[in-house]
Amino acid sequence: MSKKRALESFFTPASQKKARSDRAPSDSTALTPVCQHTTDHPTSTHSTYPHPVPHLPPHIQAALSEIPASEGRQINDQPDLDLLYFQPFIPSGIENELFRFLRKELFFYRVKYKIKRGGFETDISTPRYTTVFGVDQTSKFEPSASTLVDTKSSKPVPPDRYDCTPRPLPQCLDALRCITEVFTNSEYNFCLVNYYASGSDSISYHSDDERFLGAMPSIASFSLGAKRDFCMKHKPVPPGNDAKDNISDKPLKLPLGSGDMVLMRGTTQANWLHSIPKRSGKGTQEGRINITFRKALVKGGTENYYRYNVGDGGVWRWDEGTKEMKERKNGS
Ligand SMILES: O=C(O)CCC(=O)C(=O)O
Ligand SMILES: [Fe+2]
Repeated sequence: MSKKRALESFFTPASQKKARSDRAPSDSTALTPVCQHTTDHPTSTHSTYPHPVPHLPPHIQAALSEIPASEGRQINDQPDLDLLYFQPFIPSGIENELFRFLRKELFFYRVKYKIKRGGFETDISTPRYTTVFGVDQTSKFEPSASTLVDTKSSKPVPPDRYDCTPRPLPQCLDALRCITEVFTNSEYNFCLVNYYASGSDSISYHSDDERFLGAMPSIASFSLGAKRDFCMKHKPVPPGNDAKDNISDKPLKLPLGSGDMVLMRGTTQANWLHSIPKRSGKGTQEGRINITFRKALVKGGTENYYRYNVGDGGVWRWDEGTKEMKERKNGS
């Protein structure tokens, strides 16, 4: 199916649609009923959500039909690097509203965990707010009831399959996932969201190269809100390896603005590291949301993502009065 047709179909009212597989580029193993939601249910709810999440306001949903707002620019002029950079992907004018909507309506976590470093246990506090939705491809959410079922047998997943409790994507994120699938020719079953409250929040150099994502994962990464530098450098190359001569010593720096999207694909994760370093300059102190869509193949991915993005601490929500995240008791 052409992208245009897929999108026309995407924006057709649910009542006029045929089966979902007619309009999506892939089966997409329906995470939630959300792609089929109509306006009669204005929120996404699920037993795992601390509170309902409103659907996208209709004018934001409508503006998504203009996606992508610009042509993607390929960046592949260094060894093993394969990026598609949309500057922007989300139409200007709507991206700020989408940022404020998601910051207000989603729930976040401040995850703490322990790692072993040099034989000692060290406490780590993730230096940003995080949240996650989705489940690996061995399971899927059954559309009407949002019950988790086994992908092959369609039978309910036994309660002991996961240590964590997978959550379906709310409509407001699933709408973006569906469109992103069309324009990146990839499928996604996970959505990770980071909120950087100020320039002091960060993510250090890492690669999303876990085996549960497969050999050459496509990861679509959206920026909303404050502009922040996205730095990339090649993983260390053993001395004597000829590839070293072609790799720049200077990190690649993409100044990600609100509405931009970077698609990292091919051999990128296997060979490159990326980070959002702390910043103190003007314009970097406002909040920033990052959304990544990924596809986890096996159960280990689900356990990993919930452990490091939800954890076992309290729920945080944006407080419009104080203009900061506030820890909520009992989902209030
Ligand atoms: O915030 C960003 O742009 C990058 C986030 C990231 O790399 C991650 O969540 O793995
Ligand atoms: Fe990453």
